[in-house]
Amino acid sequence: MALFNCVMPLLNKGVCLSNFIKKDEIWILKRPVYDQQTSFLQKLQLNDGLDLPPQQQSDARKSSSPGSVVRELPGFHSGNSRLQEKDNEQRPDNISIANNFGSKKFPQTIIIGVKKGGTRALLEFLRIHPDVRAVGAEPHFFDRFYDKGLEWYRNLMPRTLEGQITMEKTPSYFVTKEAPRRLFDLSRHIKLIVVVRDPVTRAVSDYTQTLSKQPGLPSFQSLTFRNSTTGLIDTSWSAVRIGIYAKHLENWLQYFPLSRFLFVSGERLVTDPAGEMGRVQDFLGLKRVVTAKHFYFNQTKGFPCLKKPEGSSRPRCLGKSKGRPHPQISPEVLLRLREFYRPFNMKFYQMTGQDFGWD
Ligand SMILES: Nc1ncnc2c1ncn2[C@@H]1O[C@H](COP(=O)(O)OS(=O)(=O)O)[C@@H](OP(=O)(O)O)[C@H]1O
Repeated sequence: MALFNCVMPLLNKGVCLSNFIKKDEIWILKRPVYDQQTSFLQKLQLNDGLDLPPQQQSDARKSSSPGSVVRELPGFHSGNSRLQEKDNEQRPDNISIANNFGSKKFPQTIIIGVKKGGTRALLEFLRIHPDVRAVGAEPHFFDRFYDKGLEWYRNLMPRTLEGQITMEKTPSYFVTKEAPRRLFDLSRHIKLIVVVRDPVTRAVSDYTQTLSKQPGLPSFQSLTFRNSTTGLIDTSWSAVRIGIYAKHLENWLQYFPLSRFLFVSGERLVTDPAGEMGRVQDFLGLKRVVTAKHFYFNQTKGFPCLKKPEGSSRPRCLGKSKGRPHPQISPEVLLRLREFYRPFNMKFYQMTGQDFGWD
């Protein structure tokens, strides 16, 4: 029903339910309909952040209505969903016409991680750049949908003209064992971007997201420790495991040299978005188009947002699921986790040649 509601306002723009296929009780957008940078539909996330063990994921899918994948507009919002809908309804028709130009190419760069690092903010900031064209939803090709084949994947991509970069983001790639080899098989020249964030805060952020979907979730503390008496950390808990960046990076370095990676500081993306965007644009060989003049700090949101672009009626902040308030966690638990991560962080700094200042 939610899906139906979401699509209805767009029906008069030629968008219909036949653009979706149903797989494992999940509705998936068959192929891009409108311009990837602006389309409402392509901003539907496919299971974004559904961080449950496989069995629970499939349970969650079974118990959810088809429309439940329409979790959020992962792009920006003005704080007024009606405005958002109206804005999309009024999208000029020339956008869909323009989309017929160019061709669909495999991405030349992918934001491969990390979950809750700030990957959405980075992608949305990059999409302001006229030479960047990106898929709004997370394709999850190299982890979940690899058996669909490369043509399926390429078809998800927006059309690009000569000189434009095609990109996507799927943060779970960074921790997927098979992903480096699969990406290498596609292109050994691909540029890989990893947004990293203090693994302790990242774990809390990850937990906060799961809690928002499962209110009965056990406490952060009880999930963190395998044994509360010995203080042994449960590294099988994904919220903990994802933050062992050095281990995951080792897996990637078996296929790609370090020069193929850019590590973006999730913290600096918040405190100095323009500075971090400068590094990203340099890495991608792009002109520095996205600069300080595009950002302002929104006091209410507590994060940088995009100033209202030329010709648009509103400034844009990320949606409600980005920048959630975190629950209070006992300082002892956080300290113990910090101790746990320290050696892995040091190793990661050494491997990347960058000190992220988490200790
Ligand atoms: N500009 C801006 N606005 C809002 N939020 C921002 C921004 N920049 C970075 N962040 C941080 O991004 C965190 C979510 O990370 P991701 O987008 O990688 O999450 S996800 O893996 O795609 O679910 C999100 O984590 P939480 O604060 O825990 O919600 C934010 O801290």
